[in-house]
Amino acid sequence: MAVKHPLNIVKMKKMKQEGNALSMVTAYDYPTAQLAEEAGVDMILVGDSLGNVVLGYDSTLPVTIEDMVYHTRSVVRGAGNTFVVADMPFMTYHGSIDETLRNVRKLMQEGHAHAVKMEGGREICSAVETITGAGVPVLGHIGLTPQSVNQIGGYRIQGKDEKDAQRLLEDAKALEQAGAFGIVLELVTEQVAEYITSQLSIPTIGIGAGRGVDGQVLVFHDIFQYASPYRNKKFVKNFGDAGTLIREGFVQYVKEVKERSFPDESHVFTAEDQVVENLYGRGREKVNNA
Ligand SMILES: Nc1nc(=O)c2c([nH]1)NC[C@@H]1CN(c3ccc(C(=O)N[C@@H](CCC(=O)O)C(=O)O)cc3)CN21
Ligand SMILES: CC(C)C(=O)C(=O)O
Ligand SMILES: [Mg+2]
Repeated sequence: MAVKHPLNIVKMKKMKQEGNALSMVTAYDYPTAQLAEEAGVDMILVGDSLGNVVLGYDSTLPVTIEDMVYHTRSVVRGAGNTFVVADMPFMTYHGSIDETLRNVRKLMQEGHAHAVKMEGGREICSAVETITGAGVPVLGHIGLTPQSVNQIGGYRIQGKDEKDAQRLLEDAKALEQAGAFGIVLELVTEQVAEYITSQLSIPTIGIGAGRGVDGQVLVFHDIFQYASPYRNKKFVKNFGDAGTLIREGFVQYVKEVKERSFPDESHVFTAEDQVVENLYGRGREKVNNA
């Protein structure tokens, strides 16, 4: 697949140096990807949050590599000129390095992603080194890592105490060292996220991590209030209300079908008069002959 996206990981680093913010949003399908690209977003994330917002699971854990390939392909078809990152799903990068590489290969060769994202700190750094060594850009993801929700015991803010802040900093540095081109900081206190950002040469992309990071990422369904359980969380800002728009539209559609006000004259196709006459004429004859 030809590389047509205007942004690459070298330019992203330059954007950090020059203080230009990176905008990233999730998309899971062709039409959403098209709209995001038209709007000029820098990067699209095909997040495993698709488990929550598209597939109806209550966490990201059931999402499979096949789900990710399927959705990533459709996103790349819609946004052929945008840098697309695909999430590595739960348990697809913690076994043997062979298995990890097989899953990365699927996202790149079958999903047509330009990069992969992986949750975790120092414990995934040897995999990050191998993957980047194979020519695949890796986006790190620390702070709240939703794939570990059963260990964390909930979707909690990270980096609240000094020990936790130190842990996040060391993880961030290790990921940079391992070759990650950037790091997502999720639900991290603003000051800790800002400090980590200042200690790295690669960009940080925040979600609920405040104003001191190099870029922002949010979930499509959250920012447009599109049937997402997390649309009203503190870290989210709504940029439109697709939920209300679509719900009210559905109600109106049902109403008009029931009361037969849709379709009206403007939606129908009309046959030639002669055709209608003959049709109804013959119909009458048949009835008479019977
Ligand atoms: N639609 C969607 N948006 C997301 O941002 C998102 C997903 N799905 N799925 C995976 C994770 C889960 N995320 C979540 C889920 C819940 C909270 C939450 O309840 N946060 C509390 C703060 C909790 C605390 O005080 O420690 C909040 O009120 O914001 C945060 C992030 C972020 N990710
Ligand atoms: C919330 C973002 C960072 C993510 O990982 C996802 O959408 O799956
Ligand atoms: Mg994710």
